[in-house]
Amino acid sequence: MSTATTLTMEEICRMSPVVPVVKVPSAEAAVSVAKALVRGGVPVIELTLRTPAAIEAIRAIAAEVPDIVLGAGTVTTPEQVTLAVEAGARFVVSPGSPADLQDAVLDANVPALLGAATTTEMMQLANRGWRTMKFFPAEAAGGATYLANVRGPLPDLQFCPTGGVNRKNAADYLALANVACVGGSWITPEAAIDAGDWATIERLAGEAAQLGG
Ligand SMILES: O=C[C@H](O)COP(=O)(O)O
Ligand SMILES: CC(=O)C(=O)O
Repeated sequence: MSTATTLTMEEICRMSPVVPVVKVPSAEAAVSVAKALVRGGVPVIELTLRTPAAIEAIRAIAAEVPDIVLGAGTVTTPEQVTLAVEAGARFVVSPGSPADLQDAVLDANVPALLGAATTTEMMQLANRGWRTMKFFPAEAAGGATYLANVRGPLPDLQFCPTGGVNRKNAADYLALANVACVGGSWITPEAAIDAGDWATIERLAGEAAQLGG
């Protein structure tokens, strides 16, 4: 199976107004979530490495739901970049951007949303070539007002705000010229996943797909 992608990170963000940030207890649940997202009209998933099942879940989605553009989230170490890409992730996401992680992402030549919460972090990423990045934790770090102000001095950067973004405030972010998409966990609630309630996830994905446009 080939996991190669010619998509840039900005192109991936532009595929859906919302990139669902997903935590799964099992590979089986991951496949069902991914299928429900696709049915709802969301063709992207960020599967976080926050559970023991995460790498197996990435392998399973890559094999069984090839239509979804699959990313690995909560990637915090260089080793996890390698593991995620080998398992089938086509992009990686991190809450931050330490130098060793930046090096690993460049070595792997994989699209990435690395985290930045300050203008210095944003400039460090831009200076190494990334124009699209995660703004995390978005609401706690200053929200949409903060990002709107960043655009003055840093007009070439595009962001995926994540952290406290939800169905109520997502449109405020998506209205900004420097927001390519938002990330959030509200489309895939843990309670729905635990209950196997794929219809709810499909419905929430359908609502999210309509945001921003
Ligand atoms: O850790 C935060 C998640 O990545 C997404 O945040 P959220 O649950 O506030 O949407
Ligand atoms: C914050 C986020 O999206 C992540 O854990 O990768």
